[in-house]
Amino acid sequence: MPTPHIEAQKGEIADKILLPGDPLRAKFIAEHFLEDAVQFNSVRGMLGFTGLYKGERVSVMGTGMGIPSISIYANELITEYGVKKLIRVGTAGSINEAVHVRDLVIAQAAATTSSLVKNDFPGFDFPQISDFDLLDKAYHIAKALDLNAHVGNVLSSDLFYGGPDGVALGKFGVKAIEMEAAGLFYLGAKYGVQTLAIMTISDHILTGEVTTSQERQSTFTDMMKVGLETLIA
Ligand SMILES: O=P(O)(O)O[C@H]1O[C@H](CO)[C@@H](O)[C@H]1O
Ligand SMILES: O=c1cc[nH]c(=O)[nH]1
Repeated sequence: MPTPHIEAQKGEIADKILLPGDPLRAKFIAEHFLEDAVQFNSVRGMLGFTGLYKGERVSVMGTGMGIPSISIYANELITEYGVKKLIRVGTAGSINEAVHVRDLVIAQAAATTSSLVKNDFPGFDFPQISDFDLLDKAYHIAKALDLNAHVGNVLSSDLFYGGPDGVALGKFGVKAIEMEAAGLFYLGAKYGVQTLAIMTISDHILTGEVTTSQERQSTFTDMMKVGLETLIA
């Protein structure tokens, strides 16, 4: 039965999914990594595909930008389509001198400016953590591929422009700023499913180094490979 934002029928989405923010990155992953990929969603242009990776059924779908957007898709994927493993494959800005453009950051946890936790648990600061099994697998897969992969805290900001100065968190070991991981981890905790976020550093907020939108859409293939290998490990 389709949901308000996903037109797939039950069974058309695998129980494991990669979630890039950019729907065109989802299309790129399907075209370059999946065999027999079939598109299951185009509602609002949020492209989703299911195919085979090394013989295992996996899906990939865009989530849009920000916690409100990823929350809509993750909620529907988990509660209506039975998805059990969800790995975000995104871009992020480094706020850490040791984390360079094109490095990978595998989020162990995510601080956030979002009020999603405070809304549900007034008075508590509920840490948003990834699933340890997925984290452990992703780290070892990245190392086996000889990639520069950092594991630690990220900041999921509600705002790309403005907002509290997240850069200050870099001095407390936070690796990078992005906009969705905390929301995904929160839903993982809420529904008891496995979630992880793997980001490629697309720009360095301290040094000003950047990548192009074309690179962000389609050349961060190491992250895609680590995400897919982790899904089937
Ligand atoms: O490249 P994606 O996965 O969209 O991730 C990052 O890029 C967007 C901002 O440009 C935000 O969604 C942020 O989290
Ligand atoms: O959310 C994001 C993504 C990439 N770079 C940033 O600075 N922020």
